[in-house]
Amino acid sequence: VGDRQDSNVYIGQKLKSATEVGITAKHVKLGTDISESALLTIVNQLNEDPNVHGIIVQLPLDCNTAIDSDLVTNAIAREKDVDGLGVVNAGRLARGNLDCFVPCTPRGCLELIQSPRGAGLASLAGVSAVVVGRSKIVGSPMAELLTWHHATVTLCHSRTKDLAQ
Ligand SMILES: Nc1nc2c(c(=O)[nH]1)N[C@@H](CN(C=O)c1ccc(C(=O)N[C@@H](CCC(=O)O)C(=O)O)cc1)CN2
Repeated sequence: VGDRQDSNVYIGQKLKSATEVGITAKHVKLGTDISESALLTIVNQLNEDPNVHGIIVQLPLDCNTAIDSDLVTNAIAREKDVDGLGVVNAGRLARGNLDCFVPCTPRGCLELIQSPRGAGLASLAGVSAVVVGRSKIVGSPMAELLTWHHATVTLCHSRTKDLAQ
């Protein structure tokens, strides 16, 4: 929704990456004046389209209207919620059921932590981890992912006192 320069870059990268791995990806570009109900109708049409297997609503929504972005991400069918931002996938991750879609940045960070080409920590049991930030896209799911891989996690955020300590 809208025309943010940063979002356009991220969307462009996602389309390019999808093509590279053989996924047909289409950008449904919507205007800043779209209403919440019109956006929900489009999400529902994509939910019902058997040719669509995954849906990403790029955030933040760049609109002139009042749209509840949580309502929109929760409207995505859970089996198409490849960003893992809906309550079903996010709830599964929070409870340690890793049979779910996990937001891509935390998933990539875990890959870097575990991979021999990264930190090479195949097992995180007994490891102490500090996550800075509690956003629904990165910080919170990162802390949960580390917790369920048996790390001991400290989650710091904007109200944490003495972060440097
Ligand atoms: N539906 C979604 N919306 C948004 C997401 C998302 O995962 N799903 N994440 C961000 C935007 N974004 C991808 O869409 C994104 C932003 C930043 C990065 C990142 O790794 N940044 C690095 C710098 C990378 C570089 O400069 O090459 C950093 O901050 O250190 C990844 C993805 C919000 N919206």
